[in-house]
Amino acid sequence: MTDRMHEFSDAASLASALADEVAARLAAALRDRGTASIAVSGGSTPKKFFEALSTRDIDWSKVTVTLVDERFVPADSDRSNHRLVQTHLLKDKAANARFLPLFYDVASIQDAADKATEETAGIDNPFDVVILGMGNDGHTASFFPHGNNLAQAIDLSGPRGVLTMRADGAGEERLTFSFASLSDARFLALHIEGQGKKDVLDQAKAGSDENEMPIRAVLNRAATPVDIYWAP
Ligand SMILES: O=C1O[C@H](COP(=O)(O)O)[C@@H](O)[C@H](O)[C@H]1O
Repeated sequence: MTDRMHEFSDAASLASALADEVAARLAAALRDRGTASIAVSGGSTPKKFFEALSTRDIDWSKVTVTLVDERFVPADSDRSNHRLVQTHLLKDKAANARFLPLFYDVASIQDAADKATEETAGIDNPFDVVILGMGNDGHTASFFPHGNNLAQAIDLSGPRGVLTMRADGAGEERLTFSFASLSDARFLALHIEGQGKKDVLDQAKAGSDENEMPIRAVLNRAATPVDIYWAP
């Protein structure tokens, strides 16, 4: 699978260019189908991109925003991806977007995954836009190296929906969309920053063991060629 590399001189230029591209994709979806969908990642990288995207002038009231993955923590936790999106994306022009979380305060993480699957099932397939991140360990979404549900999560013949994940490197237990849900997005981007992440990407491209570096599943098997956005 070929990927396309987009390199920028700094994080602000990347954020602006990625926000322009995503806004154009969402606007095209609104024009063609009347609604649009985007699944975004959490972590520390996307803040500037979220801030830029929140200012783009599209009809956000018809856009559904959800998360690629989430920690099993409530929305008021510092570790919550929901909180990150609420603070940095769902404001300004994007304040009216419909947000569907993955975390639910229910009896077990499996119940939360089932509820998230049910609540997001109404989003048209495929997603219009999916923005992935990548950790220094080669995880993406919550496809963690040697995660307890990794095989199921990255099985492209598996169902769309949300799974649970537990892994040594993950901290909290996780909720994650399956690869089958993300792989065929109309626009599939990987947003990474810093020389360290570029080195991790090069390492991923040089090998094939997906248990060791699950990002390889995206680079090698995603139905949509991945657009990689990188800045130092
Ligand atoms: O745990 C997570 O980490 C990755 C990468 O995060 P970053 O802090 O290195 O940018 C992120 O893509 C994922 O959504 C998040 O849950």
